[in-house]
Amino acid sequence: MALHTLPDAERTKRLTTDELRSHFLVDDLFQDGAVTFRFADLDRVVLAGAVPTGGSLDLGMPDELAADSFCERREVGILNIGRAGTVTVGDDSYYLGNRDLLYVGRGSGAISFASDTAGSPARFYVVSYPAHGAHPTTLVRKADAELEELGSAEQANRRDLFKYVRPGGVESAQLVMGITEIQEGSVWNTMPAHTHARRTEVYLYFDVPEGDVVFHMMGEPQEVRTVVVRDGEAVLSPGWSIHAGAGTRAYTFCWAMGGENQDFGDMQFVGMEDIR
Ligand SMILES: O=C(O)C(=O)C[C@H](O)C(=O)CO
Ligand SMILES: [Zn+2]
Repeated sequence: MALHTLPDAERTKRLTTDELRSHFLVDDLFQDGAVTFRFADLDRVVLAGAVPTGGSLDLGMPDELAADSFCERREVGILNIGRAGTVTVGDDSYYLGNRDLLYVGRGSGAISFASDTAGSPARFYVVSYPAHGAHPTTLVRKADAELEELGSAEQANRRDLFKYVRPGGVESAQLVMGITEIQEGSVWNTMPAHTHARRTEVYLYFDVPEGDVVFHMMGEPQEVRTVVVRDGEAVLSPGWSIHAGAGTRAYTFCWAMGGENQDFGDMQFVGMEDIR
């Protein structure tokens, strides 16, 4: 499993484009017919992509976790960003359409993935954090996620946030997870930008059309750097880093957070007069 060790804010100021990308960008999660793991020293997040193009795929148990089963000490969010498919947890199977999410609680059984149609596969995005408590495994359909509408056409940042795993909704030990859909004609996410002193975040960009890119902005608010991101690529965001982006057209992304609290509103806004 590839381990992403992240530089601190001071070192990040001096990175070349390739160095910045190798530390903060995860660009190879979704590989046909495979489960691909990436491990980061960012609140101990484990990411995986599972694309079942033949038979079903087992999540398995990476040696790095030194556990008997994946969920022995962990909880998992699984978002389907592809066509319909099934996730099996222990003896129970859950059918996930596009943009449905399965929360899997600590202590759950083995996880496996299957596509409805191998030729048009499901693409399962897996985010896992350590869990010091157990919460029930729950399927959240996109239609049942809490919707928050943000932005305006004038600011080219009209977007819909769908909150799937959150306090008061599907409860978890530390994971908070959802998606943001940028509306047609808008391009910006999370601008004005913010940081989270008490949490870290992972952004996975998807449904970015071929030939288009998102300019993801990261770094300390006065030291902004850009990482060019394409479809199915994720960016790791430490607590000192903003996380925002502008696409060459509308796109969607999944945000997932772990850390000291689950308070969605616990963020430090960066004034437009202060960002540089
Ligand atoms: O577009 C946005 O704004 C977001 O999606 C913000 C993310 O949800 C986020 O950064 C949550 O902390
Ligand atoms: Zn954030």
